[in-house]
This record gives sequence, C-alpha cells and structure tokens, in this order.
Amino acid sequence: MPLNKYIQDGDNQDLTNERFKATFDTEHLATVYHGGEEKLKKLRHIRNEITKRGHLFDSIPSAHRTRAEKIEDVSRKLKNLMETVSDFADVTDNLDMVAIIRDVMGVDGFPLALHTLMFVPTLQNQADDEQIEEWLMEAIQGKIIGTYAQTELGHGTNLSAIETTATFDKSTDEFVIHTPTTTATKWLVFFKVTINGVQKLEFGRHDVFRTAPGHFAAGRFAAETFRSRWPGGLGTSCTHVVLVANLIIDLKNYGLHPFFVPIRDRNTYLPLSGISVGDIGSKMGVNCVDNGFLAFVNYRIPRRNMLMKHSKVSKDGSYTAPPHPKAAYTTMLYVRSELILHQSCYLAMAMAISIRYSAVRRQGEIKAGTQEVQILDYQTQQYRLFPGLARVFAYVTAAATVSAMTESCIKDLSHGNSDVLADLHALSCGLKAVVTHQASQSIDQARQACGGHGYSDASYLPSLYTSSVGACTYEGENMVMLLQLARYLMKAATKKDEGAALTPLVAYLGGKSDQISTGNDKFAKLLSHFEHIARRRVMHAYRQMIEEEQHGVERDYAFANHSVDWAKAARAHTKLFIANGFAARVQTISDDAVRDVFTTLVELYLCYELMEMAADLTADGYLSEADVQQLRVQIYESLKKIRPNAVSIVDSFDLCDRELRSVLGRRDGHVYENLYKWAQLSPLNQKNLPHVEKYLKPMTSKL
Ligand SMILES: Cc1cc2nc3c(=O)[nH]c(=O)nc-3n(C[C@H](O)[C@H](O)[C@H](O)COP(=O)(O)OP(=O)(O)OC[C@H]3O[C@@H](n4cnc5c(N)ncnc54)[C@H](O)[C@@H]3O)c2cc1C
Repeated sequence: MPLNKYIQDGDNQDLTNERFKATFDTEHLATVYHGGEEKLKKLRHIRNEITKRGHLFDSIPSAHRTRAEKIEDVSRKLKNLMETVSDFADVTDNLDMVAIIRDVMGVDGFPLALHTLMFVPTLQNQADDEQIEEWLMEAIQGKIIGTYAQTELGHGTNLSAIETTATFDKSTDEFVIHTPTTTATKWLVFFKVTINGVQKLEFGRHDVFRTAPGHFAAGRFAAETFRSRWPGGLGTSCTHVVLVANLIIDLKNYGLHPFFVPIRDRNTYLPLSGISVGDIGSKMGVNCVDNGFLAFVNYRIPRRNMLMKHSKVSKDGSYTAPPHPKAAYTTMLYVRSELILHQSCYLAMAMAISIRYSAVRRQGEIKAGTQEVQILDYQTQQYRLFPGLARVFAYVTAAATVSAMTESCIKDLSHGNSDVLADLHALSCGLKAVVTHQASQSIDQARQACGGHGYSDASYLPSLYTSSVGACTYEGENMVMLLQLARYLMKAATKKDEGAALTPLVAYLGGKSDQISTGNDKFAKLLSHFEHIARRRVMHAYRQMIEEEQHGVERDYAFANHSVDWAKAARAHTKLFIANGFAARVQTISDDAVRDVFTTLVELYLCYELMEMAADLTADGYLSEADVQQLRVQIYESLKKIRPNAVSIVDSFDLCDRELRSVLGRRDGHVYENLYKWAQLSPLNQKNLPHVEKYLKPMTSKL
C-alpha cells in the first residue's frame, strides 16, 4: 500500500511517480495539518455532503462570467447553502464554516462575506445579552444581512479622525446619525445639495464646494457632506450595518462606538429614508463582494441600537465606560486571527496548484540532448516554491496560537482582566502585516513559477493572489499595523533601558530569552539568530530615536523620523514569534516520518527567513560570511530533501478539485486536455460577437 493515499488509476504518470516517492503517510500529515483526526474527519464529512448537493457547485467557471453574473451565481449558491448547511455542519463552528465557504464560494468572496467575518462576530462580542437575544439568531439565519461600516472616504487608518456622529436625543430616546459638514480634506464625496429648495445627492469634490462651512462659493447651494464608506456587502446586499460613529451626549464626544443600524427595507430592499447606499464598482480582486458607499443625514435609530456589552448609554443620557478602554478591540483581534488562517489556506491552495503543475510540466533539459525535465527538478523552481510551502505550516501554527490567545483574552476581558490585551493587540498587528504580505508574495511566486498558464484564470492563481493581497490593506493597512506594533516595542525598549520587567513576548530585548525551548539544538541556534536580529533592530531604532530626542526633537517626531527602522524592527519581532511557534510545533508530532518532514520544513523556513534578513546577521560581526554561507547551503540541502515529498506534502492539505478550481492543480494531473476544455467555455468562442460584427468585419471585409 503506497504511503500517498491520493494515487488513482489513470492519473498523469509523472504525478503518480511523484506520489510513490512519499516517505511519510499522507493521512498522518493531513491529520497534523488539519489539527487532529476529528477535525479532518469532520472536514471530509462536510465535503462529502457538499458533493451530494449539485446546487452548491459552480455551474460554469466563474472566470467566464461578468461581475454581475458572478455575484448572481454566488448568491444562488449562498441561498442554497443557507437552506441546507445546518443539516450537515455546525454553523457556530468557525473552522467548519471557513471550509464550507472556501469550497462552495471560492476565494473571490460573496455578498455575505463581511456578514460572517465581521458583522456576526461583532454582535457576538459587543452586543449585550438582550441585544444578542433580539438580533443574533436572525443574523445567523440570514434574515438580517449585515456588514461592518467603519472606513470613511477621508479616513481609513486614522480612526480618531472619523467624523460620523451618533448624537443622543433624550427627548425621543434615539440616536441621530449624522455627519458634521466641513473638513478641509479633499476627497470624492457625496453631498446633499439643496437646489432651489429641492434636496438631492450629488457626487463631487468637496474642496470645490467649500468656501465657508457647508456652503458653495456662489451661496446658491447648501452643501452638506455625507460620510461615505466601502464596506463589503454594502453595495447591494445588506439590510443592516454595524456602524462605527462618534457617540455624542450633551455635546460631549465619548469617542467611537458601534451601532446596529438598519439601512434597507427587508421586504423591498429599498434604502430607508435618509440613507443613500450603493456599489463602488469593480476592484483588483474579490469582485463577488459588493463593497459599497453609504451616506446618511439626521437618520434616527433607537437608543438600544448602540451595542452595549462594553459601554452603555441609559435613558437619562448617563454614560458607562467599558471596563477597559480598548474592550471593543476584541472583534479586531478575532478578525485578525481569522485572517491569518485564511491566508494560510490561500497559500496552501497556491502551493498545491503550482507544485502539482511543476511535477506535470516538462520544459527544457538540464544537460542538452537529454530528456526534458519536470520543472520541479530545477533548483530555482524549488527555491521559488518550497519556502512558500514551509510558510503554510508556519502560518497555520501561528493562526492556531493566536486564535487560542484571542479566545482566552476575550474570556479574561469578560471577567474584567485586560492584562494581555496590549501584548496581544500589538502581536496581532504584526502578524496581520507580515503574514498577508508574505503570503501574497509567495502566491505570486507560485503564479510566476507556472509560466504563462499561471497567468491564466484557469490556474486560479490570479484569484488567489488578488484575494490575498487585498488583505494587506483591509483590517488595518499593513505599514500602519507595523508602526502600531513598533510603538509597543518602543515602550518595551524604554522599559528595558530603565531596567523594568519585560513581558514574555519581549523578554529577548534583555538578552537571550527562555522562549526558545524546542529540544532541538539546531533550531535553538537558528532561533537565537532571530532573537539577535529582533533585539538589534528594536534597540537600533530606539537608540536613533533617543539620540534625536537628546537634540531636542519631540518623541513623536523622533519616532516618525525613524519609522522605516521601526517598521523593520516590528517585522523582525513578528518573524521571531512565528519562528518560535513553528519550531516548537515539531515536538508535538508523534509520527516519526511526519516529524522528519516537518523538521525539514522548519529548517528551510528558519534559514530562508534568516537569509531574507542576512545583512543583520553580519552587521557588527555577529556572524561571519562563512556562517551565512552555511545557512545558504542549508537552504539548498532542505530543498533537495523536500523535493521527493513535495507533491505528497501538498496532497496532505486534502484539498479537492472542486475547491481548488484550478486546471493546473488537478489531482489527476491531466492539465493539457482540460485547459483546452476550459478555454472552450469562454463566451468569446461564440459566433457573431458584437465587436467583430460592428468593428472588425467592416475593416477586413472585401464585400
Ligand atoms: C478589499 C477591501 C475591502 C475593504 N472592506 C472594508 C469593510 O468591509 N469595511 C470598512 O470599513 N472598510 C473596508 N475597507 C477599507 C480599508 O479598511 C481601508 O482601505 C484601510 O483601513 C486603509 O485606509 P485608507 O484606505 O484610508 O488608506 P490610508 O489610511 O489613507 O493609507 C494610505 C497610505 O498612507 C499610509 N499611512 C496612513 N497613515 C499612516 C501613518 N499614521 N503612518 C505612516 N503611514 C501612514 C499607509 O501606509 C498607506 O500607504 C476595505 C478595503 C479593501 C481594499
């Protein structure tokens, strides 16, 4: 019985040969990858149930549809899914739902993506018991469809500048949602324009209109800015939003708070009076999500529509502050841990596609006149792909760790304990930035490693790339995330300087920490290099900043003047965390053959990431050129060791063809005939195409 359990008669022979080389049982690695036998079993059960339901499949490849058709088709699948999903899955189990959504919807999103990722979790974490009773079940059943509306046209990153207000009106026990009229910022914005007494919405440049607050130059129009946003699902699909707005009571601003706001009539889907809402148009990727704009004016909601788990407003207007000022950050933490998991899935899919294809594709010869080789045999191909393969396992491990930390933090917060919130918040910022950036880079390498066919939508790699890279911006723009982590590191460096105690995650600043406990000497040595780099980068940025301060520059400016160094420090800190967790994971694997594979992946990961920061290793004479060359050699050794197992490793992700949606990544390896079949489905292969009939034929015709 071969160790690779994905072999079937009739498969492409090169792929079958690869599978016979496996040195480990793919079932065992699949169990480790999916976090245990039970989870893998459940996943397969879910997949079988989906297989029985043809109405959940793509009817034709999505790439052959227009955006409107794509959204219609994912909505069809969504409705069918919501009607049957509870028959075969636990809808409250996050991992189940992630797997189902990936299988049925694909990675270009769907109108309820933000509903599941942000809206429902926000209700769960920020609504009080009575509100949960009233709204949550309807939200889970899809009777209420929501999104998370935070970003404004003028401000995404700088939340403190968000201008939307929710003003408490004691006399009616309501909040009035509105936007103050002026800001000097230039942006494309919606205006409520009053022309000859008639109010309507206009789109225009705010600065053109602004001469005095709210007034057009000629004084004929009273122009009032609306807040505009682009949350997912808002364009056409949502009935409700969680709106993030400034809470105002008796003229006092209590800062940003979340509000549960109905925006469309649930029967007619028309916007409610006082609201303008619509789709923002197509984007680089995730085009099955209808991101939208939203504008309101003096729009009223009941007082109890403010989410009141953490802060409260009573009927008489008295305000109760949350036990911890950042208690509402829990949704952000939760979403970021989810994001890391999603990114590891996207990367796993890209690796499966590219590595299988690289085993099937033969191109060129290593020695002229010999047989054409599988492109996977080229060292350069392995160097492009295998570090990404190692990153999949590193990120899965990091996602599991941070998700467990988030759950425990949310529990602690509910008991009034916010001790770990700052550490975890900073870490989640770094992880979000590093993982989304590196995953999208590795996916693009996987795409390029497939040559021309990788550029085709038939590979599914373009969708994987655009979905992955979008996450570099949403949920906190990456550079800004790194700088948030950097501020935390700056405080830690200050503590170190003052001789104060350091929390475990930054203990390495004070010298070699006891965080490295892998039981593997080789890993321990490599991890101490990571610590060295992180410590060096943090302390370097810190000293530069202090030096400026000593020349009279204020700390904020001194920090800003060295923000590139600080961002580098934040990356190194995050990479250290990921590396520690990944190396420690090896010890928990009981199967010897799987542990061997895992050990090689960790070795590759550690050496590759260190080489990405090689300049820090030789600076100050920490390592010699010869030591660094040794790391390089170690990478090439790891590539060689992984090569025979590469296809079996990606098989162990246990992704089915329906889920992969890739002609290049098919399990059976029959790429070429299916690329031809895929192309036949292109709508451009019909007769009498308008562009030919109207424009080309008249040019070429001799009749
Ligand atoms: C696919 C997608 C989906 C989205 N979905 C949603 C959604 O559902 N709901 C929602 O509310 N929003 C959503 N957004 C918006 C997203 O959250 C914002 O785009 C993001 O927060 C960045 O804000 P911004 O666009 O205003 O960029 P800006 O903040 O203007 O950033 C522009 C540039 O300035 C730099 N910069 C900004 N501030 C600083 C600083 N302090 N220091 C150094 N550099 C800085 C940034 O690094 C960046 O390079 C989505 C965005 C995308 C791309």
